[in-house]
Amino acid sequence: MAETRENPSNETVREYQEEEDQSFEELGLDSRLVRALLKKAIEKPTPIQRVAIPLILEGKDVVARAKTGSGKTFAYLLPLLQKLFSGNVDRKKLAPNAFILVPTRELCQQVYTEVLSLVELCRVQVKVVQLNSNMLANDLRAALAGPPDVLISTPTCIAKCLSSGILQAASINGSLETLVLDEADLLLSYGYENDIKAFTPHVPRSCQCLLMSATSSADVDKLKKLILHNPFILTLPEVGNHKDEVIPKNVQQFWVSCPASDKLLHILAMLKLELVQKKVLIFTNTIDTSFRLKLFLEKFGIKSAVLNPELPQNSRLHILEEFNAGLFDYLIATDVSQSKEKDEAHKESNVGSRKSRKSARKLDSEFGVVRGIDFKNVFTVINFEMPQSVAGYVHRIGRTGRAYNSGASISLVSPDEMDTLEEIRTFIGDDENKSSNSIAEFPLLTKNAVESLRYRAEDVAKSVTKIAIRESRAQDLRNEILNSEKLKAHFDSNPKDLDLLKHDKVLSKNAPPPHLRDVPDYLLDKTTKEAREMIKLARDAMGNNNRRRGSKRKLRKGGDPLKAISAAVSKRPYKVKKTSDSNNSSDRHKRKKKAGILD
Ligand SMILES: Nc1ncnc2c1ncn2[C@@H]1O[C@H](COP(=O)(O)OP(=O)(O)OP(=O)(O)O)[C@@H](O)[C@H]1O
Repeated sequence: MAETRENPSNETVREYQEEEDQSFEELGLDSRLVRALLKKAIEKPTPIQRVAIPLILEGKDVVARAKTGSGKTFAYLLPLLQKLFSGNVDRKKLAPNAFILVPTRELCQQVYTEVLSLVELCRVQVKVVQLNSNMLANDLRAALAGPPDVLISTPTCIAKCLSSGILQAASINGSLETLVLDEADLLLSYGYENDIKAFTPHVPRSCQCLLMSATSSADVDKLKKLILHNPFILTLPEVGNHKDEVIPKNVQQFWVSCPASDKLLHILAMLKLELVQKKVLIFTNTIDTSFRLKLFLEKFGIKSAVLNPELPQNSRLHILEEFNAGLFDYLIATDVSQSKEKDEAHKESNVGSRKSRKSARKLDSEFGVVRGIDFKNVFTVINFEMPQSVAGYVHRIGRTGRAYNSGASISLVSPDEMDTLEEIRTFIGDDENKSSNSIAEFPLLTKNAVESLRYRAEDVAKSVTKIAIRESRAQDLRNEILNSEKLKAHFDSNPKDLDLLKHDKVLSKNAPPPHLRDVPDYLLDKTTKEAREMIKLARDAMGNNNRRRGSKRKLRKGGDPLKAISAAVSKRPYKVKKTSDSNNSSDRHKRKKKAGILD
């Protein structure tokens, strides 16, 4: 049962339980929506959906805080659509009935696709549009003509429409019935504060406001105060003295200790010796590191695609689609959300100068691959470099273990990243007495396995020079700009075709030599062979498909070899090894420079 109480600010807080059985019908959901969900193989609501949907249907303002991958999108979309289906909406309106504000273009596209698919499956007339800041005034005007029922956009684009008169403040005031702020913890940190402030005075008091977030922060509180009226706060109950468990239980978290200069070697060993399960999403903190990694892996015959904010939007969306469709197994994503590159992008977008428009390396300030993106069937997330904040970690890890799937994360931690690891451990409540939510040492990678590849890895790493990185980054950008144009033309007539262009092309000038492509058997020790076999078994058990519901039924804890190992490992007391090295900042700096991996 959900428990309701008041907090010191007189807000109604509703705590909900993880395990409860209730159907979508019992939540009061329209039968057309229930049928549409069934067609998508979604049978039963997730905990956040169970508690949020009835409240939203009642018209309450809601702040929903729930783990990554817990189904927050349907938690607000389903009741929002039901409201529109009901026929009680004002058809003479001058602006959309519902606004969904999201922090990134990738999310705009994702939410847009999700709404369209529901509307199509329900066979109802609901007009949905998405806007982005690159659209010309005429296109924006055309998109808003009608007007549509649902508008999905980043806040910047709404502010732009308001300031240029494409959207009238009075029309919003007379029409807006539902406002959703998705990934609310990010909206302010993406620099949208002024855009949101320009828009909120026009939100009518009668408008129902919904705020969705995976992590809580001062920014979420700020938004809550700015926009919501006496909201229901939905949250998981606190577990003992611990904070809410923010990481889904079905994600096994691991770490590997290694010097920064050995990270390439370690990731090579994990991927080449097949010690991790595919698909694999690898996070780096800078675009150059992503290309260094791609080039390095390429030399060993491991093909990967790179996703970063300097690529054109069409290419980025296509890369995501291809990866989701399973066209390639390794995606290296640059998470610039807290890096210098992100700040640069914001400066450029805010200044909007001619210089920035001309800049060959313009980064998109509305890019975001970490938050909210629903990567399909990613089993393993690797932090090649640690994120710079706990929230960054939570969101990265949340790209696996979505809904009822299982997954694993592996963080490569250098001595100067140990503080971050410790901070994360404290936050997630990792201690010796808890078996869930702990970060264990990755048990499948032995020292022998790593050392067997050292000679080759170091040799190849030397060949991935700064010049080679610069050239391939430029080459990739050129390819993708070309792709982007072809993509646009092609998708206008074939919106569903995914096979046109491949994004995991080899960038090195020379093909990888055979002796690097294949790992000879004599190099593998017994433990590594066993570990590799175990991963293969796990993959076969899941039909390499990590199916949404099937995985839960077929793969009970004992049946998943990786889980079995990690269960054994997590019972061991975990200690963060703090080397004297890791405390010495000048050493740290030297190491970083020497490795050339970290900025
Ligand atoms: N009731 C359900 N049963 C099974 N799968 C579901 C259900 N609801 C949503 N899903 C699926 O779960 C996945 C994650 O959902 P969603 O993207 O809404 O998560 P989220 O909570 O918004 O995550 P994040 O915080 O990372 O944005 C999606 O693929 C979605 O289709």
